[in-house]
Amino acid sequence: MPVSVLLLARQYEFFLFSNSHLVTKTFLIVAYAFLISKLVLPYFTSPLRPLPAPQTSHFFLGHSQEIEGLPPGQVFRKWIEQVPNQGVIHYKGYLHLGSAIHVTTPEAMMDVVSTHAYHYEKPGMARKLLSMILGNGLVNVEGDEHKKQRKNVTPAFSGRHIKDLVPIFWAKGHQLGDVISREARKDGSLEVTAPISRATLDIIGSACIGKDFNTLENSDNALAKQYSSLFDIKSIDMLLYYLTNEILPYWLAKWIPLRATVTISQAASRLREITSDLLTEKQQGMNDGIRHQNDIIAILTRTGNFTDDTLTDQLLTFLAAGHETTSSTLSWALYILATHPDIQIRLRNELQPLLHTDSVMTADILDSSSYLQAFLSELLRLYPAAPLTTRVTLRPTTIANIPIPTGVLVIIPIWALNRASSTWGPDADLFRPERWMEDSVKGGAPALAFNTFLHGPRSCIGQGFARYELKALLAALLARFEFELAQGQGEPVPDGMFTVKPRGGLRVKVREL
Ligand code: HEM
Repeated sequence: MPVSVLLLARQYEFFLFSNSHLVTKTFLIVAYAFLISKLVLPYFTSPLRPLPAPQTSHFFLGHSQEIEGLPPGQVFRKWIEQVPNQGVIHYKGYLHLGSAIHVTTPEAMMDVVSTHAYHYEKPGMARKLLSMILGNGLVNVEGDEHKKQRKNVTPAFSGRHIKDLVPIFWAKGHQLGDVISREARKDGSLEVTAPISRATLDIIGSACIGKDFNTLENSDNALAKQYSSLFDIKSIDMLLYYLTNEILPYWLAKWIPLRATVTISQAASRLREITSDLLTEKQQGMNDGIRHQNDIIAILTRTGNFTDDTLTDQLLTFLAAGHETTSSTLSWALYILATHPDIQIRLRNELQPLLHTDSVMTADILDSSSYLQAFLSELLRLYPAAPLTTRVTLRPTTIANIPIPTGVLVIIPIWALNRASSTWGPDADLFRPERWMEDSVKGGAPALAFNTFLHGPRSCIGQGFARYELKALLAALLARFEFELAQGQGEPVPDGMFTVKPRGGLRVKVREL
């Protein structure tokens, strides 16, 4: 294939310098230079060429053609298992524009996210997109600014504060139960991802700013609408958005009326307006009672380390990062419960005595069920809400002792690493909570094989929050309903660009106990 392309290039050269007008000629020269510099040269000169790569590369499409049609992560897993490698594999994207490496072992991943974490940053494209939606909150800052923000935000996510939030999670679990009961048809069937998403948005509102948006009862809420327009962007529209922004400069790309560009810019500006109004409202009501409020923004305000603008950035960040992630995980939980009646029964049996001992739910009660803990870990392992993340090298570095130059895109395939049979054994794909109760796991051996919240200084700050929230919601729902799949609901296809949910929703059938 490369030979035929070179021949084509020769013919093009000949055409260029023989018979065309000046303007056409200039245009053709620019296009030619682009073709050579972006497509042909990288093919022969990329420093990544010596690294092992899957054999099925296409000259123009690279390895991207293998990814299409497969659920996120699966192709990385195939390559990890089939391509002999020492910790990294070279992945070639469309037209070489997306050329990257992906890590293949927990140790290689740790070099990227922990040992040399600050040799990397999030890729420019992802940061541009995130800064439109989230501003410059914790998710989207780099280097010293990240270190400073992380230090200032961490106390608000301490175990003590998060445990205080459990009654909020529990009460919302009950309200979600009421909505499920009301929305279920006569045969007990209903689509659950939408009410779940509204419940987790309400929770993040109460926990972050002390305000229950009550979108569970009022789905017309402006905030809920903006988030669902963002999270419902189709993968193909997002891909077009990425490609356009990768090829063209930002000032030009933003004028191209792609569906994703329009949705993102409208939702982003509306979200900032709503969030800054929320903050103003909070500050007006805060002066008297602030010392007694235990929501995250109240705690951050008390530190005196944040201005109004930086608080708005953090609020935007927590609302987005802490809402769709837990909602997608709970949706997969209901799929697992509906398809594993034995697990569902065991979980309910174990929870029932705990739930009746006290009308007030506490973190200690939730912690006392080891099977719930194991169920949740297995759920998070097999259904990570973010199936992969990316970095770009800021300087020459090493991954698994392999030298990697500056400017290389590094993919961390969370989903694939979580399912590695080299760590989890031949039943790695099986949903088996018991594995978390076995001595080898309790001893912490495969800690690095569980990457759902990542590791290192950029690991998820909301991990404890998410775990208690999910435990409380699961306990509330299991105490009230029996779940099975609704008629016609097949195996869900994972889909989504930001977080991964069942494509087209999930229909379950509930029976009230
Ligand atoms: C099941 C639920 C969740 C999952 C699977 C999850 C996953 C992740 C992952 C993989 C990252 C690292 C992303 C990267 O650096 O590329 C991350 C970062 C982050 N998450 Fe979560 N998350 C969850 C829930 C939450 C919640 C509930 C909150 C807040 C209330 C939250 C707030 C954040 C923040 C602020 C960061 C950025 C941390 C930093 O860069 O220092 N997340 N999350």
